[in-house]
Amino acid sequence: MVELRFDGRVAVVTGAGGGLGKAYALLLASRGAKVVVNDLGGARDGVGKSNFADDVVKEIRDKGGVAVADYNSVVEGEKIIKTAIDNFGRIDILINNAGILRDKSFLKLSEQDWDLVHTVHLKGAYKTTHAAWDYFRKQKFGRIIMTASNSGIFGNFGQSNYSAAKLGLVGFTYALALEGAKYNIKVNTIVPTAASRLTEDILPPDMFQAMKPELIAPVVAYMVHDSFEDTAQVIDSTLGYATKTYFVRGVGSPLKKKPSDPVTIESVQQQWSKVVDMKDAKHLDKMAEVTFDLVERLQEFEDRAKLDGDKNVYWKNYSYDSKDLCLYALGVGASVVNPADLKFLYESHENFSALPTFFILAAMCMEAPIVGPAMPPGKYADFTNILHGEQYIEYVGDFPGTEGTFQVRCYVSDVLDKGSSAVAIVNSEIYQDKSLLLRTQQHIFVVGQGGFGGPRKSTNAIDVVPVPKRTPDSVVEQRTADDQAALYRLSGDYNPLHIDPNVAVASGHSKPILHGLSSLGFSVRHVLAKYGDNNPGNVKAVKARFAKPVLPGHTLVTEMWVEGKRVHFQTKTKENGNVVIAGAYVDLKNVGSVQASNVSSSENLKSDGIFARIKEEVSKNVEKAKSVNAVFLYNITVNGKTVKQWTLDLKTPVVNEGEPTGKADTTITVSDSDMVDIASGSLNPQVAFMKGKLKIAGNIMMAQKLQPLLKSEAKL
Ligand SMILES: CCCCCCC[C@@H](O)CC(=O)SCCNC(=O)CCNC(=O)[C@H](O)C(C)(C)COP(=O)(O)OP(=O)(O)OC[C@H]1O[C@@H](n2cnc3c(N)ncnc32)[C@H](O)[C@@H]1OP(=O)(O)O
Repeated sequence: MVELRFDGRVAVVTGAGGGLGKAYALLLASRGAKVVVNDLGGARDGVGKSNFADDVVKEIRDKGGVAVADYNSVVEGEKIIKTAIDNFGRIDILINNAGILRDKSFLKLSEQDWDLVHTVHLKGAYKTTHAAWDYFRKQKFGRIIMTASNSGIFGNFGQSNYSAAKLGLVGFTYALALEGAKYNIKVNTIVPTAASRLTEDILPPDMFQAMKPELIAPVVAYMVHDSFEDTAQVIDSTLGYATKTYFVRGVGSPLKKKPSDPVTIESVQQQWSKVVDMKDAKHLDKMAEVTFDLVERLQEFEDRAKLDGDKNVYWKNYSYDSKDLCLYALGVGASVVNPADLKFLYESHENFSALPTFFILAAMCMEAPIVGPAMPPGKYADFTNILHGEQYIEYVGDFPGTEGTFQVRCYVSDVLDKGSSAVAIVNSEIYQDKSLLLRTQQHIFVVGQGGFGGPRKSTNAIDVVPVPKRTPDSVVEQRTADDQAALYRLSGDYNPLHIDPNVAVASGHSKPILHGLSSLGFSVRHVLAKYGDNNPGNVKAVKARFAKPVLPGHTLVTEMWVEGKRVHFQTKTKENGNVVIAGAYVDLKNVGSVQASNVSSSENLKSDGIFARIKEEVSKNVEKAKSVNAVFLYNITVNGKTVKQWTLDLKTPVVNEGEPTGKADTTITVSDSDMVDIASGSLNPQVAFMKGKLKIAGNIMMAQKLQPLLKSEAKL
């Protein structure tokens, strides 16, 4: 590593007779800088005089460095700079470090205490800096350090004078950094916490020992080096640790509901929680950015008011990233066991993508009090009486990317009176940079809150569509995990109904129930894999009704019917035969290459192209032989080359995939032409079996155990 040196540079360090200033002076001198060691020699309160500076100069010279002492007060800063010019002919680095304390509780603080502290810290820094400024401008080089304090940034009891002066230096830094920018003058602030004359009887002794100024000096030295490009940085450092500190600004809020409303004390009170909400706070670099930000927000306020009219609308921002997508995918049953799911679980996958139902999360607006206030007089809605009744999502714009921020608009369009219960229709629109990407609609079923004489139907409602009466074209089963709800809730729906046994029982359930949206996520994954080429961008719309609760651990059976580009589906729970998702559909842009067939699939969905379909078939056939207690290995060969290996455990029976080992109980041979036939949809795997295009051969053990089972189907 190249040693950072200061040869040819002249540095002034104020208050360098001891503590931090001394450490700075010694370090800079040891790296080649000529140093003016300034110190008035006063005690902590500024009273008295001693020759600390001489001792430091001696120490520097003894080590072969170059330094002169200076005893002027920073209030006469020009004299200190003159010492540098007279002795070394230039000034390059100015470290404003000198300071005093006059700590008193505010009641006892005299005007003199106030003035003295301000004079030394603020005016002193002004005086030295002002005297050096013109040299810096002319030579187009200058490095300035101000010394602030956490007392200024956070306030400190008994230090009102000091806190005020120290924060003043931060503002001074920011302004000078702007003025010095085009002259290569970098102005930065150190916020040190160190053992020094100022802190020696304030800090506990062991801490005092550990807080060596020598641990901060390298930070300051780096910040005044030629190579240091940053400016307007406020760096907090102690105990060999450093961090940047800065102001952030909240999103804030207009102080009224509508642009035409007046601003009143009461309207301020109403908006106050938004005024002080720092959730999406950010740092702004320039005053101009603050103005720009404000103008943008006011414009947005006007635009939204036009869009919203009289509706009681809730707006929010929603941000997500790859971790959110992976967590959600797990919550709706995606698994690495299924290769087709990997693109939803692995952020470095070449086709990494959100599942289509993920974006419903953006529209949930669970934090907003919107359903409750929309209820008719005397009726209420809260987590104790609501159920997710129906869900719709429609993709209007391009399918969103794997991270982003949306602006979400939510409102209740209707509250329907269903007799004993009510249904609130919640519409959401999701925008990105002012373009509408998605629309959603939720029906929130409010148990026991009907009978208020309201309408039973609404033209705003997007209805479910009964599934066709014929046998389903495809069926996919998948067991939900016992922890499915515990996992899904981490995507943002913390309704205790899904985790807390007491809440579940109080709501009339035997135990916590699965989120409706988790079950929906499972089924839409099944549809997408089966008919949508597993491509989320292929989905135009999804609609579903949650007809009965699902318990975590239950097996979801998704039955599908293809009609044009609409895949109707309903979902049952295998354990009790209940239809849990009813009248549902996925509208696709294109129906995938695998056409409708009467194929039922294995317990785990393995729809990775043609291999998955064949695998499902094998699994299905062998499922009939559960009594056969054996594990089979299949080599899958295409044109003589073993491309995959499956393990089939008849007890499960689940087909697992692995790297070919060469050994196998049987070999399934698929020719290239079969693959083309099958993939293009002219043959489905079952037909392929029947026609004998798919040949099963292998060792005797396999043949004996498997052939009787396969014969009836495959007519080998
Ligand atoms: C803003 C932020 C909000 C956040 C909300 C989401 C938070 C989540 O944490 C909540 C959840 O995920 S809850 C879990 C998922 N949902 C469920 O499990 C509900 C399952 N459904 C049921 O139990 C019944 O359908 C049940 C109980 C809902 C209705 O059954 P019944 O009372 O027997 O109704 P029924 O007699 O069949 O019909 C009466 C009228 O209601 C309509 N209806 C029925 N089911 C509906 C449903 N699921 N959604 C909407 N409307 C429904 C019927 O059509 C009928 O009306 P009409 O006579 O006009 O046709």
